[in-house]
Amino acid sequence: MSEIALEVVGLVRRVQGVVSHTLVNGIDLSVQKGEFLAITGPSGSGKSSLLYLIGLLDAPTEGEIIICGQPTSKLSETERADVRLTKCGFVFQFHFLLPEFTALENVLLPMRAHGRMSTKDMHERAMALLTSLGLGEQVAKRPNQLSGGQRQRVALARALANRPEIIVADEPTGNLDTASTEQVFGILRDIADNGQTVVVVTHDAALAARADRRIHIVDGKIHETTFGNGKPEMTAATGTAEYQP
Ligand SMILES: Nc1ncnc2c1ncn2[C@@H]1O[C@H](COP(=O)(O)OP(=O)(O)OP(=O)(O)O)[C@@H](O)[C@H]1O
Repeated sequence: MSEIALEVVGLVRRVQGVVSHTLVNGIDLSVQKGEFLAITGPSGSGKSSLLYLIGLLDAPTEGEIIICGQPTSKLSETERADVRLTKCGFVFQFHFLLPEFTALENVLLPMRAHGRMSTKDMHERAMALLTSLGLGEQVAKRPNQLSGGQRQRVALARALANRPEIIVADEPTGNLDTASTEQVFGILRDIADNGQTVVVVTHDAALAARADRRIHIVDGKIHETTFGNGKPEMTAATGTAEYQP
């Protein structure tokens, strides 16, 4: 039986300014362990807002986010931070590596923050991750000595450091050339194939089509869901159920 890694129930995120703005407007979603989910949609449709809620970087106005069976809406900020650190790995369009640290030190950071491994084990894991991502020769380099694709692979290694259940990636290939995009997307695919769940926001329809499932967001709602075989399940605009997996 498939295991659910992430469940989102009745998710709403509203912000109050001069006028109230609804960024996420009633999303229900269930993502399986090892599933690769792509989130697409026009600019401003609420993709990043949804991703930040899923990664507990932001809190919903209404609804619940259940990560590996654990409801998160009633957790304290400290408890949320702990779930973020141990269950979620983040990759953003910009790598956010610390410039004064080497690749190795950047990957060690989340493990040090978690504080559950010996120094030797942390070093071995960081080295193994960087080597598996083709960066075995670059471990002592600082971010400004690496190419864009290499930096993003270090960011991926850092995201994987604490063996998170869910990798949350916001336009991870947005700044990369075609070859590096292919490489990073291939790594994300491998991560999912190895049983971790990947949720990625992308503008790139061709990349999204390679995910197991794509949800297309319009005005903060799921407008359409497409599975890996390219067939849409349901179009919210027409309400027609066309395909059941
Ligand atoms: N804190 C906020 N206060 C007010 N408006 C916000 C806030 N955060 C986001 N928005 C607005 O909400 C809408 C959704 O933003 P979001 O970043 O989620 O969209 P997106 O689909 O990821 O867009 P893009 O593809 O351009 O990154 C946008 O119009 C954005 O300007």
